[in-house]
Amino acid sequence: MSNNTNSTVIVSAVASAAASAMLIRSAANELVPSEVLEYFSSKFFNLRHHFSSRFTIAIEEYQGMMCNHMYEAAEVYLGTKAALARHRVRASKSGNDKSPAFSIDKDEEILDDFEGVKVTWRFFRYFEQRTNRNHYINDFNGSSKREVKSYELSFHKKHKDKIFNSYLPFVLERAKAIEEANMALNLYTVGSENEWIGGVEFAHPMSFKTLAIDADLKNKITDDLDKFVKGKEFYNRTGKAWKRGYLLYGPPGTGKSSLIAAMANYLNYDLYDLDLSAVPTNRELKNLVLNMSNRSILVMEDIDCTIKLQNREEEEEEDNMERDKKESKVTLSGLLNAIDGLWSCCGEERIIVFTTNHKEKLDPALLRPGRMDMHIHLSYCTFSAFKQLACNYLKISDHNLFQEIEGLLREVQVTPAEIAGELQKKINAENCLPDIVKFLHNKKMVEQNEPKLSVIME
Ligand SMILES: Nc1ncnc2c1ncn2[C@@H]1O[C@H](COP(=O)(O)OP(=O)(O)OP(=O)(O)O)[C@@H](O)[C@H]1O
Ligand SMILES: [Mg+2]
Repeated sequence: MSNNTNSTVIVSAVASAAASAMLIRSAANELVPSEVLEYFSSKFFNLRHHFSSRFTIAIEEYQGMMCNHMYEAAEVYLGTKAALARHRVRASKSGNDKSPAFSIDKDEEILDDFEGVKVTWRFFRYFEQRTNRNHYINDFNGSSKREVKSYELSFHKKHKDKIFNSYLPFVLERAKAIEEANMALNLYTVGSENEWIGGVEFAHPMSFKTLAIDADLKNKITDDLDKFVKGKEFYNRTGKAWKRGYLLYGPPGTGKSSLIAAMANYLNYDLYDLDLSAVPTNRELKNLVLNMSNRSILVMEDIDCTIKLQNREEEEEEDNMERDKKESKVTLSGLLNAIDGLWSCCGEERIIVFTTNHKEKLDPALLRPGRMDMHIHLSYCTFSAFKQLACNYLKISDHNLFQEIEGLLREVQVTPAEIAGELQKKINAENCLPDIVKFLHNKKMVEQNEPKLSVIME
């Protein structure tokens, strides 16, 4: 017999065996009660698993009527590995997401490697007979079936401990980080009812890459923020609240507000912009401060102008004399109270930023570590800040006028905002830089003449 005839015989034998098996199965389905069939199939299932070296964890979408967080985490985590799927993935994007999210589709399989341990994820979707009519919520057509979605994670039995104690917590952590990074930032402001309103998307483009401040200061700030973000364990261990306060001070136009935008973008934290002059009493202030979400930055700009920050003894005396009048204003002690309240409340990962043009006007109580942990001085434009601005606006890193500009910047007090204004006027370095040199020379002359002018005016 030829090979060809041989394989035909085998194929037809297999086909007839399969047909007989199907016949027997359908006959058995009709003749044997379902309880008996279920009993044998479960015995067979147990037997098969008894000899298998694999262990499987089923992660269903719901636990009763509650969402299963492990399922959601698996969905997000596997979404980043969806490109490894062979046939189909699902894509989605909600209003608040920055980019589309992917998830693996029915019967797809993803292989993952965790510290050398190979695991397999599978996604299942099927309908299950209801056991209790009240138990499931998605009963749209009065159907007696419910849809079950589940991920199954399987691996070699010997890795059970590692998967339970390290891999699953790792998947939860990763999913949290991925979700947070994909959320667009929100900006909140105080509404007429003294509540936070907005949640409008904050799309300020400033980043630490484009912020023009000295490289050392930039590194110091980003290191501090990194330490803060990674600090959960440290803050828990030392019993400190997981909060950090920054005071940004310096003349107008030196980049205080720009730095706040860069911080929010760097951390991917929401911003709560609190205009103290719009808050009528200490009580409302405290409520607002307590009603921020986690992973957020509370900003109070121009703190020296919005509140009369006299020293506290004075405030107490006045308080006794004019209690009624005072009650309709935010006071220094009200502000200190609100900050301390924020520090001691249960929420985590909060940052508070104050800005001022006049640090010397602020009460030392406001500035002590624990309230304002890091004081950041933003000053006039240095040559290194100028180079960053030239790179942002003109896309150049060097020019034959840079040396002259470097010298002038040592003599003239000019803000990054002024330089940015000049750089915006022309798009090309050849036209723009000579104008900047002229602008700096003019400023130098004005500065040299200023003391004389003030003498004349006296
Ligand atoms: N350090 C900087 N890096 C990059 N751009 C800057 C910097 N400082 C200022 N600018 C530019 O100048 C504009 C004004 O700066 P910004 O609002 O950050 O200053 P500010 O210190 O908050 O001023 P004010 O005290 O008046 O609130 C910004 O929109 C930005 O274009
Ligand atoms: Mg500002």
